[in-house]
Amino acid sequence: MLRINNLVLTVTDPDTGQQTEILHGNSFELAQGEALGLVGESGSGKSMTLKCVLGIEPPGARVTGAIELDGTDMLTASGEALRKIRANDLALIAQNPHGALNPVLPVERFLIEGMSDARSKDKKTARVLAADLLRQVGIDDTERVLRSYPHQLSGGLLQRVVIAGAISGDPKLLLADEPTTALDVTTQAEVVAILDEKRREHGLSMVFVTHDLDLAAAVCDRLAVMKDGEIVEIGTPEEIRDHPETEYTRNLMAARPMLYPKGHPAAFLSENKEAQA
Ligand SMILES: Nc1ncnc2c1ncn2[C@@H]1O[C@H](COP(=O)(O)OP(=O)(O)OP(=O)(O)O)[C@@H](O)[C@H]1O
Repeated sequence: MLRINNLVLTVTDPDTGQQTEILHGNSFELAQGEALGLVGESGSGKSMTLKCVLGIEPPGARVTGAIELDGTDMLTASGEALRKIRANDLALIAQNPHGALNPVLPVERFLIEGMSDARSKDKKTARVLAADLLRQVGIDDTERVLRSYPHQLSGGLLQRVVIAGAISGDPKLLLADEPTTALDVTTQAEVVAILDEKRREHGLSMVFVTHDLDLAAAVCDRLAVMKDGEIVEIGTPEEIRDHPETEYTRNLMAARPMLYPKGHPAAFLSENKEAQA
């Protein structure tokens, strides 16, 4: 459903006019319902890849190659076609959930406006649907949360709201950019589990950007390892874990900042390491 072919991103320094190539001709494909993790060190080009898919690369940047979503090349599509794809088919879950919601509107408005099937409903029905959405992401005190403004909710709760909103719009592709990095480990585990469960339930494809190899392995079918703007290997978490092809990937695995405790959704690699030890 998503096909990226020979993606090159070049940015131009507005002061000096100097051009720098940031992504060096990357290609990958994503099947319907599949989750691909983009993993790599800081600055390796993970977020820029997502930005290219979203069409929000830095001003003055040049993108070449192809980014096809269900056969439509987003690099050559008309403005109207692109607007529709971005509004209907793509949903972004970013690191900071506060950025996704309007700070002066209650959560209720965010959810109702994003719902594909609630816009035509009366206010009461739309509210019932919004409450139902919240229950789907494990939020029980729906009345309080619907009435709350974003600043009144914790990051973890708000990220659940963002996930609920993303799912409700019935997108084809979820783009998750370090969605749990700002959360503490326990909350992170809960939010990752909800994201994983909802994505599978709705059969959505996902590109999951993270520097955390364990986390990516926990929620993705395949991992693409990025280094200095290039994808250096792609494989299933098991393939990457058991047969890393590059020294860089081996170092990434060795340098993981923390090992997750048993039972944490991201304990996949750690548990195996324990088992191998
Ligand atoms: N607005 C920008 N203009 C020019 N270059 C940029 C811009 N933003 C990022 N870069 C450069 O693009 C490269 C890739 O950055 P990117 O943000 O995609 O990395 P990343 O892998 O997502 O890292 P992180 O995990 O730190 O977010 C880096 O060398 C970075 O310096």
